[in-house]
Formats: sequence, structure tokens, C-alpha cells
Amino acid sequence: MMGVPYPSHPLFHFENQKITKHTILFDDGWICYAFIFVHGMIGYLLHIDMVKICCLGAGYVGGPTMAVIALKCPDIEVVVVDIFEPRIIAWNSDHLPIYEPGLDDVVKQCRGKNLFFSKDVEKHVAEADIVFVSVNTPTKTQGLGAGKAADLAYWESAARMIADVSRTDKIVVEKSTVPVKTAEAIEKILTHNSKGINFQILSNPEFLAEGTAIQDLFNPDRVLIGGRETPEGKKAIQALKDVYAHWVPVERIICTNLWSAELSKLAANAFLAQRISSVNAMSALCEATGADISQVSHAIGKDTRIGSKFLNASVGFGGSCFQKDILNLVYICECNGLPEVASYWKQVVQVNEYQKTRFVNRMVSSMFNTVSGKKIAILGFAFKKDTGDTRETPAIGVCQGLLGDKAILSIYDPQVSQEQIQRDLSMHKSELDRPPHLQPASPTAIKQVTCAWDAYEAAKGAHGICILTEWDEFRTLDYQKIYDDMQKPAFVFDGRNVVDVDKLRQIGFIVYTIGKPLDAWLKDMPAVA
Ligand SMILES: NC(=O)c1ccc[n+]([C@@H]2O[C@H](COP(=O)([O-])OP(=O)(O)OC[C@H]3O[C@@H](n4cnc5c(N)ncnc54)[C@H](O)[C@@H]3O)[C@@H](O)[C@H]2O)c1
Ligand SMILES: O=c1ccn([C@@H]2O[C@H](COP(=O)(O)OP(=O)(O)O[C@H]3O[C@H](CO)[C@@H](O)[C@H](O)[C@H]3O)[C@@H](O)[C@H]2O)c(=O)[nH]1
Repeated sequence: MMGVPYPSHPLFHFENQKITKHTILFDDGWICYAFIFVHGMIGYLLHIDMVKICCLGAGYVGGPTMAVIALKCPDIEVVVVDIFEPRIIAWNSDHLPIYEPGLDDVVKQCRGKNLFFSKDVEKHVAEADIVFVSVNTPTKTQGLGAGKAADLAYWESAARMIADVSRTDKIVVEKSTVPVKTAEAIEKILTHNSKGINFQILSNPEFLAEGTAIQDLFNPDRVLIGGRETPEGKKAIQALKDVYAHWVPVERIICTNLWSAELSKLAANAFLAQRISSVNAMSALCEATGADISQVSHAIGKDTRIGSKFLNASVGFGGSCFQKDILNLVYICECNGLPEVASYWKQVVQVNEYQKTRFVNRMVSSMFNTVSGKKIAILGFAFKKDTGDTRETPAIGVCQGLLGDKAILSIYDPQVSQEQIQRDLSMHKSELDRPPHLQPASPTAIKQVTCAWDAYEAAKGAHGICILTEWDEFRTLDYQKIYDDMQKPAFVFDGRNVVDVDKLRQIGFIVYTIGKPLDAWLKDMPAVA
């Protein structure tokens, strides 16, 4: 192994002698720190330290991302810290706090070796060379920019704490999704309180999608690192690049300035969500004209300039990111005097709301214009399959719409608990965005909502079934058995294009699937959003 030591700041001085810390980069990507005691003309190697990473925030991003870094970089010590103790306890147990395919295996391979979860936030920040900040950045619910701007309170308090406890130079990495120019604000907080310590801020937004997080982290389309274009900034970019280079091909590691990296994250989410709203807008037109959205998506997706991914019509996009990040983008455009650009992106969110309302209206109008007192089976509550996450799930809006019309709901989701469902349906929207430790401990249960152990139990005696998450198991249910146990006429409302429409119609169901030619029954009952 070839080593290239380059010195950083002196750490201690003893009269004319000093101990200095040197970063050593090896050809195979191995990095370590050598502590050298200099006496006269002679330097003595005192000890060699692993690079230490600390990540603030043990959530959907912090947990999986750090687990993969630890797995791929056995020479780096990774500690994930959180102020919400139950999450840390869960990360240290056999029942991880989040469901993500493949995550258990990765955590088991490195936990206790070079991956640790701790509530001792300050200690591990103080000891780290690189601090990732992966705390929540929800939409502001009060004050200036309420309903649009990102709430950076968690980020700011994290930055102040880093400044308070740091005794050595650090690279601080923005992992959370933040408004463009946040790094400047963070830099000010850190440098005003730094006591001479050198902080380099990098933007390294995360592009993983839930449900495929491990796959995305193992094999990312790209890793984006933004930093200052100064010699120190470039050195910090290189240090982070060296971490990812353990497993990501270097041509996929893109280095930019800070503002491009911050804005690229918001832009990527806006473009992705815009595709879904575009296809959902087309789905309404398909229903009105007899076209089939799956055929239209297939036809346009064959154009290599458009591409086939992310063109599935649905009841609407959910998840903690798309809406929040687009609203944030809208706010930034407005603040920069660009109202036309702001209103362009705002439409993406508005079409998403329209799609959910349209779906509920279609259900109610099909069922003789009322669902009052009728049992409806809700299949799927998570915002997409292969996750237990319910943040901004379209299921919340659809269920609340049906409850508003006095329906009785029986909900089944393979990964979402009854407590979470009750919490989501009873809490005010502004409370849902908060981190777990700030949410009410026991929300009031809604009487018209029960949870079922499986789809069959949920559908027993129901007037209608409503599919809101595309879990694979919903494709292979015994729909004849379900039909036999339901009230007649029996309805299926498929918000994810999961079911075989022809087969279900043969069984006797009245079927509505988004963007598909309408059942004769439904044609006479236009859905008004
Ligand atoms: N969820 C995703 O798929 C995803 C993907 C890419 C980017 N992001 C972005 O990453 C960020 C984090 O998202 P998430 O889904 O992991 O959120 P999360 O709510 O799951 O996790 C955030 C965690 O940070 C903790 N926290 C808050 N303040 C803290 C502090 N001062 N010190 C230590 N811990 C603190 C909270 O207790 C919480 O457990 C957000 O900005 C989000 O937009 C999320
Ligand atoms: O063709 C599609 C694709 C997705 N969806 C819905 O869109 C939402 C978001 O899905 P997806 O993007 O797969 O999941 P997220 O975990 O929200 O990931 C998005 O948001 C993350 C947080 O910023 C980013 O890191 C990811 O790159 C970005 O894909 C879900 O409700 C999906 O059901 C559709 O309706 N139709």
C-alpha cells in the first residue's frame, strides 16, 4: 500500500514540540489518521486512528445510509446518533425501527464491529472527523413561509451543537434535503462559534427511494458532492469522495459547487413528481375518452427521450419528500422573484391533490352517492410497497375523505401497525410532519376505523374494496372468495392498477381502476373533483 500523508492543523503544543494529525490516503482507498510527535528534526508515530463518521439522525436516511457505509468501509468507524432514544434502542435490537428489504442483513453484518447506534450525541460528534447531518427538514407549519418553506429548526440546533462540542477540525455533511443556500447559513453558525476550529461544509444529498434503499445505496445512479471551490473545500470533497469510492465507481461520483448540489436534489424530486402528476392528469383524460393509461404510458415511454420509468398512474404520490421538497422549491422561487416558475411547480402538487379527491368522489358517486354506514375495506396504507412508512401517504387523504362521508373502514397493510394508522388518521396534518418524539403519545382512536389481520378479514361483509398500496400480495388474492363474502353489488376501486380487471368483472365485481376504460355502471356517474 502506498501512502500519501498530508498534514492538517497541529493538535497539541509542548513548548517547541508538537503533535500533529496527518490524513493518510492509500491507493486502495484506505484512509487513516496518523498522530505524529515532532521533537527537533525527528517525528515519532504515536498511533494510527480510523476515520470516524458520526451521523445525526437515525431515520430512514441516516440508518440505512450509514449501515451501507459501514459495510463497504470496514476501515471506518460509523456511529449513528439520535435524540429519540426509542429509535436507538430499536436499532440495537432484533426489531429495527424501519422496514426496508435487505437492511436487517446489512446491519447484522457490521453492528458492534464498525457500526454503532447511540444516544450519546455530543460525545460522538466531538470524536468524529466527518459529521453527517440527516435530521428532519419538514415543511414549516407556522410563521414566515408556513405551508411551504422548509423548517430548518432541527438542522440549526444540530449545527449549534456541533459548534459547541467540537474540539477538532470537522467536515460537516448536509445529508438532509435543504433549501439552496442552506450551507451558507450553516457555515455562519459554525464559524461564529468555532473557537478557531476549521469546519468544511459539504452538500451530499441522498437519492435513495424507500423500499429499495439498500439496492439504491449499493448501486447508486450517482453520488453528488458539493463543496467550496477553495483548497480546503476541495480537500474535504476528496475526503468524502474517498469514502464513497470504496464501492461506487468514480465516474458516478459527481462533484459540484455547494449550490448546484443543494438545488439538484430539489430539482430531481420536482422532475420525478412532475412525471407522476403528468401521467395522473392524463389518467383523468383517459377515463373521459376511453383511452387506457397503461397503453398510453407504454407508448410514450418507448420514446427514449421520455423513458419508461415513473409513468405509473396512481391515486397520487406520497412519501415524506415529494410534496415537501416541491413546496420548498415553490417558496424559493417566490423569494427569488420568480412567481411564474413557482406557479409552474405548484401545479404538480395541486394535480396530486386533485387525483386523490377525484378518486374519493368516484368511489362515493359509484356507491349511490353515499358511503354512510357502509363498510369499506382499505387494502394498503403505506405510501408505496415494501415500506412501513406512512408519511404523506395518499391513503390518509382517501380515508379521511371516506370518513367525512361517514364510511366504516377496515384497514389492512402488511407493514403498518394499527397504532400508526389511528395516529395518522386522528392527528392534525401539522403534527404528522414532526419527528416521533414530538408527536402525541396516544392519539384518540377513531371509532369508525378498525384494522384487520389480512385482506380477507378486511373485506368480509364490505360493500367495497379500495386498493391504496401496490403490495404484491394484492395481485394474487382469491378474489372469488372475497366476492362471496361481500355485500352486493360488490365494488373494487383500484388506486394502483394492481388487479386483473377482466377477471374481476367476470367474477361479478364492479371495478374502477385509475385511467382505464370505465365499467358501464360507472360511466353514468361522473366523478366531480
Ligand atoms: N426518507 C427518504 O427516503 C429520504 C430520502 C432522501 C432524503 N431524505 C431527506 O433526509 C432527511 C431525513 O429524512 P428521514 O426520512 O431520515 O427522516 P426521519 O424523521 O426518519 O429521521 C430523522 C431523525 O433525526 C432525528 N433528529 C432530529 N434532530 C436531531 C438532532 N439534533 N440530533 C440527532 N438526531 C436528531 C429525529 O429524532 C429523527 O429520528 C430529510 O431532510 C429528508 O428530506 C429523505
Ligand atoms: O410511476 C410512479 C412512481 C411512483 N409513484 C408514487 O410516488 C411516490 C414516491 O415514490 P418513490 O419516488 O419511489 O419513493 P420515495 O421513497 O418517496 O423516493 C423519492 O423521494 C426520495 C426522498 O427525497 C428521493 O431520495 C428518491 O430519489 C425519490 O424517488 C409513491 O407514493 C409512489 O407510489 C407513482 O404514483 N407512480
